[in-house]
Amino acid sequence: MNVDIGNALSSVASPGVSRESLERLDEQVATAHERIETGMANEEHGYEALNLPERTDPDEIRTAVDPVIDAEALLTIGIGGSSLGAATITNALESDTETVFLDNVDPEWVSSHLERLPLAETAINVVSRSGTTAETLANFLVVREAFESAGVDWTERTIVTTGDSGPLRDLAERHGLPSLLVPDGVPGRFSALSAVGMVAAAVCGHDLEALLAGAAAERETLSGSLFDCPAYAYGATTYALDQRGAGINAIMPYAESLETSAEWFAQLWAESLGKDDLGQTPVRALGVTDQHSQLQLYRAGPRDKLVTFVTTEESADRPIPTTDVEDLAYLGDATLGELRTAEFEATEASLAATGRPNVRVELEHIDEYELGGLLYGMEAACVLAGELYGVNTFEQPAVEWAKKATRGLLGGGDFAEAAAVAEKTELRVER
Ligand SMILES: O=P(O)(O)OC[C@H]1O[C@H](O)[C@H](O)[C@@H](O)[C@@H]1O
Repeated sequence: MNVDIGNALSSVASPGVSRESLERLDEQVATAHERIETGMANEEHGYEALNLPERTDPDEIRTAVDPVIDAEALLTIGIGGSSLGAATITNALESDTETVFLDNVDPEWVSSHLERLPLAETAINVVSRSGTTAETLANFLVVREAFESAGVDWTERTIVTTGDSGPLRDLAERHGLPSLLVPDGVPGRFSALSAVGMVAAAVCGHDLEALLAGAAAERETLSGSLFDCPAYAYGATTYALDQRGAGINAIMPYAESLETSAEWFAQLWAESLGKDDLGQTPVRALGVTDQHSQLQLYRAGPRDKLVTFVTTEESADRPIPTTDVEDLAYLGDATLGELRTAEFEATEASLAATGRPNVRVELEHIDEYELGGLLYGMEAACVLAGELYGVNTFEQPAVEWAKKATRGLLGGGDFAEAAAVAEKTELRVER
């Protein structure tokens, strides 16, 4: 990926960063880079994720999915880091295999998929790093039962990706299911380039080697200066903007197929950096659609935001038919792609004209190689930002609290602390 931070510089943006302040920040970037390289070399928790381009074995993943490679549909059951990386990849690329991601535990929605899908031709991809996540295990139990009710042997159609111990690992062993390991030292939101994200890609027939090659090329750019490394340029600039008041980062890909990448990014940014009263709030948007719903705020609301555009060159395009309606003549001879590009450029310029910082992340096109680069680049940017904030990028204790409370509510553990808070804060207004 390439990164253009020109519209974040203080000569054009407020809040903005000056080139001089970025040069000063570059000393911290060099120190952070050394820390990151040490963490990678020592295979430390979290930093190990940046070694995935060399560690992930595409053959192992292809062997595991081989029994279901002809599936018409793939049902991935996982949540957060165990779903969004895979969804980012498969939603961005075309495939004959239909992909469905069961992350939410919405009974109507889950049932609607189970009633609609051809279960005998559907593969199940269960993913949970911990192997204990309530939503994932509950959805899996429901799916299993639906397969059994339809007379389909789910054990013939299921692949499990999880840690080396835990309930999901036990279940995989008990039923002799093909299983893959979530690599040690790789937190879920950094695991897209492992089996966690790539099983779905393999079933859909995507080029795993190209995904890893794109990531490896991004890894090659990591260096001690933000001026030489797109990922660090992004991480350092977003951090510097936050220090100057841009506490919100609206990420806005300009391609329908990249919409999920904004969801993936939101988890990466929120869970990694949101701690110790620090962090930057990610907001998901989609170009051009959200120009017509959020741009007003971005251009004229509080100066507490930056907008991250993710752009790509056109691949397939479609001409806009000419018409004899005079007011529409300007569309004649244009294509949908040209219209989208014009809308993007106009939006970028409209933010710049009112001094609203924005950053452009550019992909050459949407394919495995570029996606691998985007996933790796944003992860490296996030690790760098975490070093600059001085937070522990790789933990998420605040989420664990709610997980325990959920278990407690279902009678699966100690809920006393959460119950006491819920009791104290209850304030109902009834009709
Ligand atoms: O992969 P799992 O262990 O099932 O975890 C799934 C998700 O659970 C939690 O919500 C964590 O905060 C996320 O970081 C994680 O991605």
